[in-house]
Amino acid sequence: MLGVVRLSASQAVRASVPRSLSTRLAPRLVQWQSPLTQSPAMGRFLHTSFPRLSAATAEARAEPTEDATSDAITEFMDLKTKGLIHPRIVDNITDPSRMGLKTMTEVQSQTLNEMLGGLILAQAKTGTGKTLAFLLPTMQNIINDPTFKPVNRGSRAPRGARTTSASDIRALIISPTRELAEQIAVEARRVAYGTGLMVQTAVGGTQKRAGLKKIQQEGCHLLVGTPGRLKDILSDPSSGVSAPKLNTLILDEADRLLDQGFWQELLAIQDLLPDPVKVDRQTLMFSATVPKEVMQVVRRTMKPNFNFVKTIREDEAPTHLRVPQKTVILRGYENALPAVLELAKNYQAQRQKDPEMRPFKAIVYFNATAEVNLAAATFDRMGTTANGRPVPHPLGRMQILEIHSRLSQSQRTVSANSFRRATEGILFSSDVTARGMDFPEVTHVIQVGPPRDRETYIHRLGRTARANKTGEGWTLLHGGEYEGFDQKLGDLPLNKDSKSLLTAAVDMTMQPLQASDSATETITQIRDAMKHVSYDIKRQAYVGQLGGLIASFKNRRHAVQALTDMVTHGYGLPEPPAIRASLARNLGIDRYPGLNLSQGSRSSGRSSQSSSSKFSGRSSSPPRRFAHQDLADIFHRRTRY
Ligand SMILES: Nc1ncnc2c1ncn2[C@@H]1O[C@H](COP(=O)(O)OP(=O)(O)OP(=O)(O)O)[C@@H](O)[C@H]1O
Repeated sequence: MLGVVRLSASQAVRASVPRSLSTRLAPRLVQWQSPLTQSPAMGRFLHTSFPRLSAATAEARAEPTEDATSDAITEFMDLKTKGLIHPRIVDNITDPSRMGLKTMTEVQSQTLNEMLGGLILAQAKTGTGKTLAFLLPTMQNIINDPTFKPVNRGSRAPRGARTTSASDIRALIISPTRELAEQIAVEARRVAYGTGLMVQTAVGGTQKRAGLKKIQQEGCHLLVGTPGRLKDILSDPSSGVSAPKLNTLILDEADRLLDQGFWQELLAIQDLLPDPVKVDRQTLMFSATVPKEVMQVVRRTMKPNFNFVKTIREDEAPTHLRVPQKTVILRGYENALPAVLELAKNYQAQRQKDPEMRPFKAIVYFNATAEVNLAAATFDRMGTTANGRPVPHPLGRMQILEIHSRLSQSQRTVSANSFRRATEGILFSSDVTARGMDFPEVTHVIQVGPPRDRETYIHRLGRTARANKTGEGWTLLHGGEYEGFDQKLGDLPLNKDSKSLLTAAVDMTMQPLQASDSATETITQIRDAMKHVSYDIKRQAYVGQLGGLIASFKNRRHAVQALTDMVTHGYGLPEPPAIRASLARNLGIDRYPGLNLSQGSRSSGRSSQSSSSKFSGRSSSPPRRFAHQDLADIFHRRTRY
């Protein structure tokens, strides 16, 4: 069984789109029923946000049936020859010098049909072209609208005809992250090129005034943005940006947008949009993951002809089952970076023997932003001496990049673009890139520590093996975290691997190391680089991991010990950075040995006086006294990427 899951027999095909499209693209349909359960908060959101969807609904209950058509259109070019999609859009997609695509993916073909009947939710594997799946029909709907006025950028066009206005927005695409919003806008502009359809962005972290000016000057038909900035711009009466003719609202990574962090903004945006009872609108939600709770809410609040397009066939393995995945148990957290380095070196060595292999291009995910920063700094420092002189890097000319919320938006954009272009590289990342980001040719996704939930694991893994390419997934865990990890993800095809990475099992608390020459060399390379990483980065990485590690270990005493080993035998500090006793009490760890507790509102800075490197006696950068921000650091991983 596969397919489009339909919850109603009724299907209102929109008048603006040729009916033939609906029939020619019709996929196999399955009617479906499942028990409705309560989820009041999310239900309220959808109910308030999308009143026309709230007539949910006994009609949605039907016995499963199948209905197949074999003449579905699958080639982009046929959309042009049959006059279904604007010829310029099809040319942009198929032209080898532009996007160069030929055959539609399943989600694209199905969405084209189903959107016409009021599709609300589409689920398809990561990397299967969902972006184009929602852009194509959205743009065609805009173009089909008789009131649509294309922007004429030609130099001979009369001045008045060259722009549309900032209040002409027909479609709004909301994305949970800035990078994803930018990526969608880039793809939208490529698809719309030459059609006169104006695409604009409203993305947090960029200059609001400059962005606004661009929208005001050039006008806008399709606005892509992040929830906060969209709310900001749409609620500013002086901006002139509005959407009285909005006909399409798209939530990309819908399950993430519908989780609690974004509710306030989504509700506020909803209030700024026209009443969907008066201005007919489609609401589309796309994601590779649709957790039960989201499905229940959508189902409970949908309109009668709600459709659920699910292109994950039961006889076909989704990406997260198809990609080979290995779990490596680390002897301690201090082993994590040596293991990442060894993995990269091993791959490079294999590639020397087999030049057919693609260059190593990996994303390494951590749960705390400060860990990302520490890992990137360490790998970066392997390419320089203590006084900053370049030396050969153990990984050669590989690009080392980082991306997370502590960077400015322009730094984040540079990192994302550099990694997109890199042939060989490592991107150390927080979950800011976990969803939707389309970096070409990623060979490895490495997750250090357990991801916060199953969806996060699947989306992170989905950064590799995209568009039918191959890839591999690795998860590096401390033994104390394995039980919780296994409970969350045990049903996925994760193979424990205790052989590939020698450094993972080395007891780094021993002096001297008892390890093979190659493992000793790799650990030493990390330790040497670590000596040049500032104390402050190490302190933040330690504090940033406290809350998360304590939550993911079954035994808190073991978690404290693991962190102590990590800072002393991995970071090379003589003792853990100080934390306030009150903080330790709040975390329920104050009675365990290994912590460096300070009293009062400011820490004693005991570590400050003794921060010389344990490995060499050489000092990391001078520490600063600190007492502030510990809680913020700890919860950073939960509140921001
Ligand atoms: N019909 C197609 N044929 C070949 N490649 C395609 C096709 N459609 C899209 N692609 C390419 O597939 C890649 C993944 O597309 P996209 O980013 O839209 O995937 P996605 O399903 O949104 O993934 P995610 O679930 O991670 O958000 C892109 O590089 C895109 O250009």
